[in-house]
Amino acid sequence: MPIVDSGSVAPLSAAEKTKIRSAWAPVYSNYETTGVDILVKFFTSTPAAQEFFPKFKGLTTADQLKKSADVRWHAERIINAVNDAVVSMDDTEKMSMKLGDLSGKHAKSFQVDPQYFKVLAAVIADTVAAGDAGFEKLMSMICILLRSAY
Ligand code: HEM
Repeated sequence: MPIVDSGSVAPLSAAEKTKIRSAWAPVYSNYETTGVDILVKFFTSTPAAQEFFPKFKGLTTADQLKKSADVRWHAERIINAVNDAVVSMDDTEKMSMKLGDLSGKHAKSFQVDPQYFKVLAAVIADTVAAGDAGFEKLMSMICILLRSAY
């Protein structure tokens, strides 16, 4: 199922949530490595997205990206934002509030082109639970909410 960033998606079933939690747990417990791997994959496959990060200017190879403390710190923040969503799967109002705030920052402060949310979300889904429809649904929810302030 492709990840969408508009419209709405069906609520997650109890079985989907259980599967998401078990796929996410080992990734989150190893978030420093996984987070950097995700960002490196994202930037090397979509260099145009890296242009939105002044801090990452000049980091042109996977090796340079991997070694950057700024990339590590950013990876940690992204992984924690996804973790917040996983933790609040039973409280969608809380999920909407947190991601709504984050959307505002991306739209107004960082001025990021929102077409890339789906692209990063697909890299995350592929890394965490490739082919799992429930995880893709959660990433669609995140993308829809990240676009809400645009
Ligand atoms: C799953 C999608 C994404 C999540 C969960 C996410 C999460 C975050 C978080 C938690 C922050 C820190 C916010 C703060 O400072 O309070 C952030 C900052 C930022 N994000 Fe995202 N983000 C996503 C996608 C993207 C994409 C696709 C781009 C660009 C193409 C992007 C560009 C930025 C930029 C430029 C910043 C500011 C970096 C800085 O501190 O200099 N984000 N993001």
